[in-house]
Amino acid sequence: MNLKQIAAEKAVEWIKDGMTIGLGTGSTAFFAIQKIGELVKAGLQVKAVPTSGSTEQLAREFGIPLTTFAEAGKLDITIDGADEVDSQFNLIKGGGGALLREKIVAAHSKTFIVVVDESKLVPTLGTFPLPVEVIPFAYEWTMEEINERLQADFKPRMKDGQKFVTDNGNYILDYSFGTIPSPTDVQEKLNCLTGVVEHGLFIDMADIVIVGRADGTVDVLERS
Ligand SMILES: O=C[C@H](O)[C@H](O)[C@H](O)COP(=O)(O)O
Repeated sequence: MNLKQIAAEKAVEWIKDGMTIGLGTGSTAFFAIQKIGELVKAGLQVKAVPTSGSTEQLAREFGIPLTTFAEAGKLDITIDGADEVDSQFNLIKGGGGALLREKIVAAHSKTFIVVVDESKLVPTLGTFPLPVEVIPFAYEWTMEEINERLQADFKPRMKDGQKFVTDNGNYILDYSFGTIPSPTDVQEKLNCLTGVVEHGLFIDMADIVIVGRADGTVDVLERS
């Protein structure tokens, strides 16, 4: 079986009747959404908040009832993928551009479960470029300020020859660090910059990391 699928389907075991859940975005979260859809068809009662337009569409296709934050309050569980996971459960997310809504949903969840195949586990974050979401207005100035602070190479994210635009109408700059020895340091540098909406560092957010291994087993790692 696909490693992403075994991790994602394991995570779905945490979902119980009556829960409100956050649905992540990406090729790993897909398998969780698909499985939840099957369980809903079989009678599971849940309501979900999607983290992107594409996930909302999938949830509708799979017949998962949707709700809003206003209605739901705090979510019971969110299941989402990641681009990198370090040994402290810190993450880089946003390879698919959904980092802002993903971070909001994860931050308002009692339990945040991250599902990955083992290739996503890294000793230190930073091989995967760090996505930084910026407001399009005067983004050149924002970019200059970020560059001054981060001193790392970056590329504006493109799609079909145009700047990639997120679900929130913003741009993404992908920063290549190679290695991020102190994710909190980078987070602090980015958090107070006007024009930066959000970044893909998810620090101290994941409660459980579920890893699909090449030998077909699944590891459930819980934050101590
Ligand atoms: O913006 C996208 C998300 O952060 C994804 O969860 C992340 O990129 C991992 O995606 P995938 O499971 O497709 O590797």
